[in-house]
Amino acid sequence: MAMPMPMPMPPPGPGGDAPPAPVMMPGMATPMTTGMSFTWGHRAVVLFPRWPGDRAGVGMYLLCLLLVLALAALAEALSAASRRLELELDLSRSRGRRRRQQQLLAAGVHAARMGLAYLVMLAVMSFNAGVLLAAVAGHAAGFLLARSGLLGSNAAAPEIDAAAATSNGTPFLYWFGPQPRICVSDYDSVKQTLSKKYGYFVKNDAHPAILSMIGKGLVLVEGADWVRHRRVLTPAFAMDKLKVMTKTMASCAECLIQGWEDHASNSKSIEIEVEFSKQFQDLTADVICRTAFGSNSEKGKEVFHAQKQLQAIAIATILNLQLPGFKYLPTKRNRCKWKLENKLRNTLMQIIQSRITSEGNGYGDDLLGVMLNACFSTEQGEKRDELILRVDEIIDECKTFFFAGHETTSHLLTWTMFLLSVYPEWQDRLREEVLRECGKENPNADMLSKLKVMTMVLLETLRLYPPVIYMFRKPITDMQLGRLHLPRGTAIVIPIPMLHRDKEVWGDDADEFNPLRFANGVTRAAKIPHAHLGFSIGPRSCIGQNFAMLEAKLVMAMILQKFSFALSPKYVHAPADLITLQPKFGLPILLKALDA
Ligand code: HEM
Repeated sequence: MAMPMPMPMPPPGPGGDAPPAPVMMPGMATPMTTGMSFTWGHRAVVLFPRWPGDRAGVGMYLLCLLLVLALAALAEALSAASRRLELELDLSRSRGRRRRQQQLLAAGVHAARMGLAYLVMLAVMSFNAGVLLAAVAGHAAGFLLARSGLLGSNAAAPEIDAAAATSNGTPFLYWFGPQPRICVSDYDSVKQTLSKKYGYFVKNDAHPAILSMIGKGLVLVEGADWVRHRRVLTPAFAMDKLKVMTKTMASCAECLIQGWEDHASNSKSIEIEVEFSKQFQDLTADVICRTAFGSNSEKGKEVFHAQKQLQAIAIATILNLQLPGFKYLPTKRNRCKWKLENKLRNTLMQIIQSRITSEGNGYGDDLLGVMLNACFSTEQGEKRDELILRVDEIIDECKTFFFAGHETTSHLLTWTMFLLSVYPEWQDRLREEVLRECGKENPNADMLSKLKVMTMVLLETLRLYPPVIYMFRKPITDMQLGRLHLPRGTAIVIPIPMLHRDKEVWGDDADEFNPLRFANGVTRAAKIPHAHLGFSIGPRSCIGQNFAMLEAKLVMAMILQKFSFALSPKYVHAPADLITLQPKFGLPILLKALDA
């Protein structure tokens, strides 16, 4: 492309001055004026030789202005895209070829953006006032559409970071795209929101990507619906039911451990390297498949795979610009999402149907059975005329339990392995306790209830690395929260990891791993009784916390019975917010069989 040649054609000045004399700049073929002042009128040369020129008329000049406007708007859009790619790159766990592709794409978009910015600058150097105004308008329009969040953009990353957060618990406001959010990091406000005045605070509207993944189940329903759902589901987590589930959990863990033992015995080295983050996700998914869907666990695995892929889409799109109507376009990603949503729904429907038709003495003892029993039979065992939960509600609950049931527990296990690798003295202490209480046999629920040091270690892990990072709420009416006056609907964010490291509440060693702080129980570990928020507090606290603790204790006990372990030199410490708190590059661990 030819270099743009500024060719100002100024009218004579007010005093009737002659136009400034053109001079030749070194290396330039055409003259340039020394007086760099803007002129009005359609006779200009912009970017291309003799275009629009002084003979083409107003029509061509307007086309030229439109082009400049579009270039400037596109430069802004690319700037937003470039920021997003940078962010995705930062969050991405990919390595090798895939990472290089992402880096190349980010560099390409950045180069295109810079190219456009230079073109706009060169166009403005025509010193035509109309061109300048078109460029400014283009930048403004591009910013408004792509970067300001006018269209529901979430392009801006949440600006929650340690620097922004004040350690003294002062609330602060930040913008998540177009939405203002108040981050409250003092325990009084948290208690008001989650417990004392919980009825006035409801959950924030879930992002569509999250909704399609976990459904509108117990985590997201509100009001009378929430009471109805919670009443139906609570019996599934009674201690007697959980005790029965311990056997199923142990047999899932046995399969995994057997795999490591085989690997170790086939290996020439006394240590084997295992990536635990992925292995724990598979294990906890297997556990929830078998405990929630029992006999239909094979179909359950299909549900798990569809949900994992929907989660990957959610992670990739959660910060994306949400253009109105875009979700209805048959783009590759949208088509893939629709297919997965259908697959998820149809598979769950098949599981439910087969359970209903194969009814013998009730619908079974697993989670699905409990839901179906509550829905179809009265307390006297007779059939109900009207269902307590509709079939689409049962489907949504299945999605919720699949996700909530494995994703969080797997990260609790991962971070526990990490901390016990970093603190081998605690690993030894825990192994001693496990061998004392359970010997070498698979632990049962009664043995697990005696593992006090294990409970302390798990609670301390949940404090330092809570899998659920934020809780979101909004008031249903104008509310006073401490010194804050909150208009109805204001989004409130409760940052769990920040609160868990508050030195005023947890003491000067708040940043350190010290399980002993839980020696007298969870309510006496800090200066206030409700300081541990790992499972939340109040009526909407985690319904699956006993299930999760039982599973985590069992799996850790079974690993400690057989192996000692240490961090692999390949481990990179990068806890990342990938909807839950996860090690960005996984957890490679060196395992050594105890009897090797
Ligand atoms: C270490 C494991 C787990 C952690 C850290 C955890 C954490 C949490 C937290 C913080 C909440 C409150 C969320 C909010 O108010 O916004 C919650 C709610 C919930 N959790 Fe868990 N959870 C875990 C395991 C489980 C398991 C195993 C299940 C099911 C099998 C489960 C099912 C649920 C459900 C259904 C809710 C919503 C309760 C309601 O609103 O009534 N969670 N969980």
